[in-house]
Amino acid sequence: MFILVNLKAYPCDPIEVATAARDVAEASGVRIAVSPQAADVARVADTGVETWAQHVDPNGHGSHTGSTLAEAVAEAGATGTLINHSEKRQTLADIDGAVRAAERAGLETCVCANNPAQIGAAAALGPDSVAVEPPALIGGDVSVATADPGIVEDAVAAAAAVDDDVDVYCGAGISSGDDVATAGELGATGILLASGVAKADDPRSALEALVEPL
Ligand SMILES: O=C[C@H](O)COP(=O)(O)O
Repeated sequence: MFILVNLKAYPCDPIEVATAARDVAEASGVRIAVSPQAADVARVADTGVETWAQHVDPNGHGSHTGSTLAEAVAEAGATGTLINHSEKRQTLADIDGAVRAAERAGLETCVCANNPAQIGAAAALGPDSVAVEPPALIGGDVSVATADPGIVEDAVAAAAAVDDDVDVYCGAGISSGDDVATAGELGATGILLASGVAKADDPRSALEALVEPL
């Protein structure tokens, strides 16, 4: 199981979370990555933790003020990127372009989507993975795997119907090891979570609890 911790724009210490994630990954053998703000990618990557960008734009170098270049986050130390997160929606054409830009930069890609139908469309664009996240459950206390197990199973089926090689992650409201284990039983091979770690009083303990049943 892959655990991808999105720090969003939460006021946490990205280095504290990154260091804890690195240590918990090493101790447990579970793959854990941290996705900080773009401005923090380099110093998070310097901790040695697997580091992902939260977003990249479809454009390459040029007159694109304010864009996040896939090449730039890769140069800063990111090895993967989220695309089309629920809080950073892109047009279909821009999702496609961002996947291509990330590929050119050597970044692993995870395209987020609201529901199984969108998961099928996202999988057709050929990312490494897709992540289903019902927006209403994001940031809440109830895990998607408990509140809506069918959406995870249907997302897994939707992706497989398009491309068996695309991994399926799920996210929203996940905060415990039981949530992670349940998601795995539903067919997800990864977890996308944020508040359960980024807003925790003790991010290290929160991460240890997440991997405990794995
Ligand atoms: O990127 C993470 C997801 O939006 C889930 O966020 P959450 O764990 O706070 O519900």
